[in-house]
Amino acid sequence: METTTAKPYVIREVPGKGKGLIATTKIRKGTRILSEAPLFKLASTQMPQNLLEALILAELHNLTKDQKRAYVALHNSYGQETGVKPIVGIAKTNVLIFNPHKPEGGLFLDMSRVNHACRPNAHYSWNERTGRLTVHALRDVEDRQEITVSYITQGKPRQARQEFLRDCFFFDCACELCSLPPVERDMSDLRLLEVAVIEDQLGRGSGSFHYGRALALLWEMFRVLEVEGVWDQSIPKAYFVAFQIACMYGDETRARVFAERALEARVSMEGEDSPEVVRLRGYVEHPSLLASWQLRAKCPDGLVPPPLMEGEVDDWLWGDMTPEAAVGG
Ligand SMILES: C[S@@+](CC[C@H](N)C(=O)[O-])C[C@H]1O[C@@H](n2cnc3c(N)ncnc32)[C@H](O)[C@@H]1O
Repeated sequence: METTTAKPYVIREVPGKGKGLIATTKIRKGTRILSEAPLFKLASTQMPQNLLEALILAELHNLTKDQKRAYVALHNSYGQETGVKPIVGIAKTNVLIFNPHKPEGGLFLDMSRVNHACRPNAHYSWNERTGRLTVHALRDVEDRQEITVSYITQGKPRQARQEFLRDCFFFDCACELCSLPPVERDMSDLRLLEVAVIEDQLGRGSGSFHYGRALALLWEMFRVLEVEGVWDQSIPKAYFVAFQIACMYGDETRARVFAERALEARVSMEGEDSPEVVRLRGYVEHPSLLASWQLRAKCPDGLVPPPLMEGEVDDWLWGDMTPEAAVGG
């Protein structure tokens, strides 16, 4: 992984979006663009305004003059009509939740300036071990191109994305994906819906599928994600699901390959020091550490894809995938 020493970006006005991060050099896929400690942490931003205000004031009290100035200069999505005081509105706009399952978050000065795109070129994650937030390039970012992340954790069709961004962030997204011509936009929506349907089927039906059918669904999902041009955390997540399914059937060889692919993608999105990377590395070495290891009986003969043939990893990995296999079962 490449790590830059000087910041490879500047903070500048971006037409229609307020300020944003603009690359000052070409940034290669997988590069750590930013590593930032929070200015302060908050247990939650969902509490009565007077309580939240008191917590913010206590945190601001510990900061330098420059840091206080930088805080009050941040974007505030809560206009006067909302009745939310600016000092509170700034926290509500910019505090980033560390983990979707807990309300705790942090205020980051540079990260607060990163704008959203529905097909972003960067990915952010909170690293609990280092106490820092990192941003990595998901693809090559050209000099003077804007660096964007997704504010949405799961791929959704355009209308659902727009509604979410309007409700939670008070803006109408005009990113490249949302601005596609109607026909291309509809095709993209169909692909994203197909991925959601497969994820749902895999989530609900993993106990009732035979192994070949589950692999066929996964194969179809990766194919659709590739056509859609998705390279974000849905890729390592999908490989991890594939790993779990292979583990359920005690297919150690395939499980290891899926874990390796999940690991490789996570490293490029979060770096070697990510706790998730450390966890995945453990599974690559010992797939049988997974709780669901061989949870189910082995697949009946004829339903397990064939063993590995040298030099044909992809063919072997997915077995003999046909469109019939993906829809049948
Ligand atoms: C966390 S701030 C990002 C930085 C902000 N642009 C600034 O000037 O500090 C989030 C706000 O940025 C703007 N923004 C982010 N992504 C956008 C997008 N794709 N289209 C339009 N506005 C966007 C919206 O006003 C949103 O409420």
